Amino acid sequence: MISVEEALARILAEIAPLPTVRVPLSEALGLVLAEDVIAQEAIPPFDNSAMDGFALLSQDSKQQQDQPPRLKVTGTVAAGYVADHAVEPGTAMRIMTGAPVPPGADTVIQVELTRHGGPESDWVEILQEVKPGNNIRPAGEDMRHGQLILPRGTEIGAWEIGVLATLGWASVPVTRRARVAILGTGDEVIEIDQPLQPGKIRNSNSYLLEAAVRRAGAIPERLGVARDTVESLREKFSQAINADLILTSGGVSVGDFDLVKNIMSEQGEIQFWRINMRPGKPVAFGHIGTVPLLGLPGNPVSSAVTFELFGRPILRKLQGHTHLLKPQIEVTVEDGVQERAMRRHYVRAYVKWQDGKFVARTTGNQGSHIMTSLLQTNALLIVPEGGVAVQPGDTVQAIMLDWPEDAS
Ligand SMILES: Nc1nc2c(c(=O)[nH]1)N[C@H]1C(S)=C(S)[C@@H](COP(=O)(O)OP(=O)(O)OC[C@H]3O[C@@H](n4cnc5c(N)ncnc54)[C@H](O)[C@@H]3O)O[C@H]1N2
Ligand code: MOO
Ligand SMILES: [Mg+2]
Repeated sequence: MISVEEALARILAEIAPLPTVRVPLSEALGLVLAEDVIAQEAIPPFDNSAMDGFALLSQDSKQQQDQPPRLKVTGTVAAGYVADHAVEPGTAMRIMTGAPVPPGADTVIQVELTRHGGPESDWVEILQEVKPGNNIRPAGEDMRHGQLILPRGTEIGAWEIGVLATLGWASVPVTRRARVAILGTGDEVIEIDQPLQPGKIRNSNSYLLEAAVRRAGAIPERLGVARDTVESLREKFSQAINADLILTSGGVSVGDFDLVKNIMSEQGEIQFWRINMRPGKPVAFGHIGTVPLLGLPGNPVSSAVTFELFGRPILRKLQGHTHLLKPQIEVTVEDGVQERAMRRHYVRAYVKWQDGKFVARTTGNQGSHIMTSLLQTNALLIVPEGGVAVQPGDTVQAIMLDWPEDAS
C-alpha cells in the first residue's frame, strides 16, 4: 500500500491541463482564464460624477459674507448623455450620478449642499465651498489602458466576470471543462427509481459522484452500472473513450467479482492499487486506453471521501487550476476519536469557530458504509497512520471541505 501523498503525486503526474477553448462569458464561472486580460480602455472611460448635484467651477463655490454664491443653471447632463456646452464662470449645470463631467467644470457639489428652485429653475445657491475634483471619478481611476487586470490562471468567479464584462469580454479563453464518465459496478446495484429486491441496493455512488463532479466545475456523464462481468465492464468502458476522466465505484478490492482492475490491465495499465488510508484503501488508478481511470471503492463513504481527496484535485488540474487542494487547518477535537486501523483515518466532522479557535465534532459512526456520517460534514480530520487515539481536547489537522456558514 502506498501513502496518500505518494498516491496523489503519482496521479497528478499523469494529469495535464486540457486545451483552451473560448466560451461565452456567462458560461465561464469557475473556469480558469487561459490568457492575460489587459485593459484596452480606461475604466471609467470618462470623468464622471459620483453624485446627483451641480457641476461648477470650484472657484465659484467660495462662500461670501452676506449670502451664498448664486449661479445661473444652464442645463442638465444626465447619465448616458454628453453636455452640449461648457460650464462658464458664474454658471452651473445639473448633473446626475454617472454622467460625464461637462467641459469647464472642475468639481461637483451634491444637491443636498445647494438651494435651488426645483428641476426646472435656472438658479442655484452653493451652500458650501467644494474643492477641485470633489465628487468626480476620473477616467482610468479603476483601470488604465494597457494595465494587466487578470493574469492567466485566474479562477473566474462572479466578480471576475463583472470585471471581464466591464472590459467587454463577451467571450473568454479558458481551460476547457473536463468531461467525466461515471460508472457504477455490481450485480447488487440497481437504479435509484427501482424498488429494492432481496440483496439489492440503490446506486447511490453514481449520483453522489455526479453531484461532486458538477461541484468541481466539470461535466459528469453517468454510464449506469456494469454487471460483475468483464463483458459488461468492457461494454461500459467503450462508452467512455471520449471522457477526460473515468470514475468507477466498486469492484476494486479483493473479491472474486472485483473486476475493474482486470479491465485496466487488459485495456490500459494500473499505476497503483491500495492506499494506506481509511476509508478508501482499495483505490486503484491507471488508464483505460489513454483515459485516466480512478477506481473508487464501492463503500459509499469511501467513494465520497476518495473522490474528494483524489478526484477533485484531478479535475482541478485538468481544468487549469494551480491550487488543487482544499485548505488544511489545525482544529481541537471535542469528542475524541477511538482509532482502530493502522491506516491514516479521515474522520468526518463538523468544524466551527468557537471561543477563539476551530473546534471539531465528529459526525458519529465512522463506518465506510454509514452514509449519514457524511451529513453535516464540512471537514475531514486527519488521524495519522499507526492507530493514534485522539482524546477530547487534542488538536489534529483538518481538511476544510466547506467553511461553516455560521462562523459567528
Ligand atoms: N477480504 C477483504 N475484503 C475487503 C477488503 C479487504 O482488504 N479484504 N477491503 C474492504 C474495503 S476497505 C473496502 S472500501 C471495500 C471496497 O471494495 P470494492 O471497491 O470492491 O467495493 P464493492 O465490493 O464492489 O462494494 C463494497 C460495498 O459498497 C456497495 N456498493 C458498491 N457499489 C455501490 C454503489 N454504486 N452505490 C452504493 N453502494 C455501492 C456494495 O454493495 C458493497 O456493500 O472492500 C472491503 N472488502
Ligand atoms: O477503504 Mo474502506 O473504505 O476502509 O472501507
Ligand atoms: Mg468488492
